[in-house]
Amino acid sequence: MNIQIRKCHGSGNDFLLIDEISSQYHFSEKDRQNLAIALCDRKSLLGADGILFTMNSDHADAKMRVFNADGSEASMCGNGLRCVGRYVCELLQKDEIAIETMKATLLVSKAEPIFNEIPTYCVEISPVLFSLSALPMNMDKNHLINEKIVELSDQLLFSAVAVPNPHLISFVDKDVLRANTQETIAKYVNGPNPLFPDGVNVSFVKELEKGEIFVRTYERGVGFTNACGTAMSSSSLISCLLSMNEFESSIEVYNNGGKVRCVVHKLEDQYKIDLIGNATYIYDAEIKLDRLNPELFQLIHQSSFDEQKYYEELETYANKRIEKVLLG
Ligand SMILES: N[C@@H](CCC[C@H](N)C(=O)O)C(=O)O
Repeated sequence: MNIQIRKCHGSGNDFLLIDEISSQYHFSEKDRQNLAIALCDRKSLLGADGILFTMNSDHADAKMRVFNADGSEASMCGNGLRCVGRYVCELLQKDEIAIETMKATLLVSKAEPIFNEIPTYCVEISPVLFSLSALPMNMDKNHLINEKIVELSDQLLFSAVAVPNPHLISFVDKDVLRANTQETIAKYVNGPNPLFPDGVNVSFVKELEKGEIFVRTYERGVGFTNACGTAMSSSSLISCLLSMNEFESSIEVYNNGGKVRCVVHKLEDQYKIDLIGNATYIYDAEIKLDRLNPELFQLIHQSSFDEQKYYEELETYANKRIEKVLLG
């Protein structure tokens, strides 16, 4: 079969978007899993952090299903939702839409460019759940905000939140960021372990100055990525709960792939986060594959968009800021 693919990224967190609205592919669950493993492989002709299957929804403008590079399905993907949001907005010629995800239907809207002329979208990150059973995390307590987990470290403090995919967050200093502590912990909690039966996305966060944080994430099902949208949203939320930042104010979130902006809303009985950042198209490709051996796919053609060059200006700006604060 032939499949049309759009390679895109949000903060350098890159995806292969497959449009099942305009094309009828009829994938089985096994096909989706196998496609993610085969096409996301960085040694293959494509390579990505995940696949965004964009489908019809019976109650929203479209539906997004996200598969990590290892073939596991994620309940949510913030950077991916901006890419799917842009794609569906352009398809339906709308500036505001609702996208069904695994556990929630979320609003996406076109936003003012975050930097120069970069296509920018704002996505709703919700629901926010603190109950450890929502991650799930096995610990003898209900919530975990800035506390020790003795099995992981005798010094670091962690917070756990599901948005609704699971995140473990620690605010650290420069030296911890430079060491391999994060990788060691992340590999442990994403292998067979008693604490996180389904694994967890692990972020180390450094406060740069008020209103600015740096977030690096080891993603469940992928490994270190340039950025993780739900992790940056969760980290912004925790920074407000720890009084480093303020609710209802912009937080500039730097990452290894650039920068996004988050605004944390404190509602009567819940929290909600706006994740605002780029949705950049890299290229369109057509591949030919045999469903039984997707790893042997052939690239039929590929045509690049020229918008990545504008994104690189943001990357350069963000890298300078990160270098100044983290290496200086
Ligand atoms: N990169 C994503 C999150 C993708 C899913 C994650 N790896 C998981 O398994 O929960 C984002 O931008 O939020």
